[in-house]
Amino acid sequence: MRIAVPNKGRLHEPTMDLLERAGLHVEETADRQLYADTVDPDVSVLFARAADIPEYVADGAADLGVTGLDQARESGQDLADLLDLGFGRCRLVLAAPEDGDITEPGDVAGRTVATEFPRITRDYLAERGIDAEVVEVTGATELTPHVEMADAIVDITSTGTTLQVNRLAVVDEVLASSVRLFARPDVVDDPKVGEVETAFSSVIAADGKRYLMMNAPSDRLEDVKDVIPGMGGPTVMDVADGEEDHVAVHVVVDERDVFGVISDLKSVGASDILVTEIERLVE
Ligand SMILES: Nc1ncnc2c1ncn2[C@@H]1O[C@H](COP(=O)(O)OP(=O)(O)OP(=O)(O)O)[C@@H](O)[C@H]1O
Ligand SMILES: O=P(O)(O)OC[C@H]1O[C@H](OP(=O)(O)OP(=O)(O)O)[C@H](O)[C@@H]1O
Ligand SMILES: [Mg+2]
Repeated sequence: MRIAVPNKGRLHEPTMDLLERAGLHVEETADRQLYADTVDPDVSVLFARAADIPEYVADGAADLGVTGLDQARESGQDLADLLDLGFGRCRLVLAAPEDGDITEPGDVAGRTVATEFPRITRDYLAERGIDAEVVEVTGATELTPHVEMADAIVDITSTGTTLQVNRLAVVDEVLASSVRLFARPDVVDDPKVGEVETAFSSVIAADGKRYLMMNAPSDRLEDVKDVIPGMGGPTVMDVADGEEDHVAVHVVVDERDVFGVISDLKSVGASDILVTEIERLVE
C-alpha cells in the first residue's frame, strides 16, 4: 500500500504530522525525496507535488493520496474521497476588481477569466451557461486583472488578504476545499486502506478532546455525571485499596469544556482531577 503525500509547500508538514500521530512514522532514508518506508512494512510513502497526487493515485503509482479537494477536482480523475483531514481549508472563488462592473457571475459573459484551475472554472461557467474565455496561468493570478490579461479570476482564498491587497472582491464561491484522503476506486475495499483510514480518523477524532480522570465520593456520583458533558457515559471504577466511599471516574470531554467542567466537578466533591491529551480515539 503506497500513500502519495505532498513533498513541499503548506500541505507537507501537516500531512507528515498526521502520519506520525496516526502511528505511521515515516523512516528517514537517503532517497526520502521520492519514496520512504513507514514503520508498517505494508505501507510506504511517495512524495509528490500536491497538484500531481491525483494522477499518481489514478495511474497506480500510489493507492492512496493526501491532497486538496481542489486538486482532485482539477485533475478530473475519478477518485474516492475517503476522509476530510480538516486542514488546508480554503475556498476557490470567482473574484473581480472591487471598483469594476463585475458583481455577479453572469457579468463575466464575453469576458476573460484567469485561473490556475481551468477545468474547475470551465465546469463552473458551463453549469451556469456563462460563455467566457478561460486563460490558464501558473501563478500570481491576482495580478492578471490589473495588467489587462483578464477581467476576473478564479483563485484560492483563505483569510482574504491576497484578494484585498490586490483590490479584488469575491463575486461567487466556486468550491469549498480542504485536504482529503483519496483512494483509487478499486482499492477502497482493501483491508489495509481501511486500516489507514481508521488510523487517520482516530487522530482527527482525538483532536480537541481531553481525557479527564478524578476521584469522587460514591454518593455524589449522580451529581458528577450531571456536570460532565461527556461523549457517552463516564467509566466508573472502584478505587483499589482506596476509601470504599470513593470511585474513580474517567471521561472524554471537549477541550473547550474543560475549564468550566473542572470547577463544576470540584463543587460537587470531585478531587485528584487529572486532564490528559488523547492521541487517538477509535469510536
Ligand atoms: N491560503 C491557503 N489556505 C489554505 N489552503 C490553501 C491555501 N493555498 C493553497 N491551499 C491548499 O493547498 C494546496 C496546495 O497549494 P499549492 O499547490 O499552492 O502549494 P503551496 O503549499 O502553496 O506550495 P507551492 O505553491 O510553493 O507549490 C491547494 O491546492 C489548496 O488545497
Ligand atoms: O486569502 P489568503 O490567506 O491571502 O490566501 C490566499 C493565497 O494563498 C495561496 O497562495 P500561497 O500563499 O500558497 O502562495 P503561492 O502563490 O506561492 O502558492 C493562494 O494561491 C492565494 O494566493
Ligand atoms: Mg500556493
